[in-house]
Amino acid sequence: MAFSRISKLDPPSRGIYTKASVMLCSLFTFLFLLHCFTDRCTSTSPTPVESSSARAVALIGDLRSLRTKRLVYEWSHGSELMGSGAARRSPRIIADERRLQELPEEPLILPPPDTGASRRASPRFAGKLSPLGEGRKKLPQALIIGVKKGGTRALLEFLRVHPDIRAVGAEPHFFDRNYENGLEWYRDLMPKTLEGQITMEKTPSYFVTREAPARISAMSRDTKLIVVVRDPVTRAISDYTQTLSKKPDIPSFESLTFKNRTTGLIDTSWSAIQIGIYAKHLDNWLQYFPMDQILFVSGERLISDPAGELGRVQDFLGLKRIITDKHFYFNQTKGFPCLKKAEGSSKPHCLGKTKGRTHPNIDPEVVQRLRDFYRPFNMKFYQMTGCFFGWDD
Ligand SMILES: Nc1ncnc2c1ncn2[C@@H]1O[C@H](COP(=O)(O)OS(=O)(=O)O)[C@@H](OP(=O)(O)O)[C@H]1O
Repeated sequence: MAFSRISKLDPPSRGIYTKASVMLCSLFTFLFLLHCFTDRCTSTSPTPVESSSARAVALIGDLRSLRTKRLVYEWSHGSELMGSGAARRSPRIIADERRLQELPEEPLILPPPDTGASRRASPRFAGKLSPLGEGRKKLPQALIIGVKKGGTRALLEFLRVHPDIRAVGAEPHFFDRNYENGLEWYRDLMPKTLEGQITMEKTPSYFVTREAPARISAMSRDTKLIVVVRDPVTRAISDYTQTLSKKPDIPSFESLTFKNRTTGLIDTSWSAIQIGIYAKHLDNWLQYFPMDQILFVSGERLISDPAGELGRVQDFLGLKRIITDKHFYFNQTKGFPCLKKAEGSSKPHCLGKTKGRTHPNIDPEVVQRLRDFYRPFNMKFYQMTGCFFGWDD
């Protein structure tokens, strides 16, 4: 009965039904997208970034713009964005950069002693190593692959609090600089672990190393990958600040940014700029790893809500959420979250002086030019990851 009544409706009434169903569909699609963004990319605790999800949907729509397509095309087809400008840069600056990259940013942090607390936390194998040093060295099952100056040290130090994670303190640089040494050399660098514990290391340069995805996949296709990403403009300034701290006579950030300041052409061969084109580097990883094997951690949220980001990382690694907000306090002097108790110690612990440096003031016009430069790549990155990082306000 009801059926036949509907079928007999006159055309305008049918139009109303069609419009209503289209509107409902749009609403559901929007809610679905909103759910995807919040579920995949944020922790359960609300953050300011979550509230921007709706804007993300609109921003991602911008990808359709021709300008974006052109820029993204240029990177994927290896045009001027891919380093041809290196030839224009002074060999001295390039050599200096290389040498500086060789210098360790932090001293080697040795695996800490065992603690009773960690043994209690993991019922089967009693957490970390026993005083007898049982266990065996394994190749890492999870890697923090980047990005340089993203907050990778903070993430590793926080993760080490977990009784089921054991990590090398120093950066092994195996998949970029030391690959010829072989997997046994690499394994030997690792701390001993007990069954069920995860071995980890962090080397931020992996993310931008062309050969790294294939090499890591050859070690194990199941390796879990974590990338801490940060606003590429701030990241570039942080990168420059680090270089400046080691070599105070380098040219200004502003002059290194441009190939030609008058035309405003950005020097994408400068590593400080190049590293921030996340979408381009990610593309390389996706040739070898599925997206669900890569976790993107927001460098900004790692500071504003460390426990929330650590919650996501523990879930991703299949670990119990042991690291919570109880582990952190905000140190006013340092201006960053710190651990109430570092791993293997009962004392509060902040990262060292090389983390959280004061950045030099950069000409706001140059900052704006860089924002404009990165915008399309950021959009592409949000689209690829399904995560909105809110760098483009
Ligand atoms: N809790 C905490 N304490 C101190 N610093 C923190 C913290 N969380 C994130 N950060 C940010 O980490 C930035 C350094 O990033 P990385 O550790 O990845 O640098 S490196 O690539 O290993 O050199 C560093 O960058 P700068 O501020 O530019 O020095 C910090 O902003």
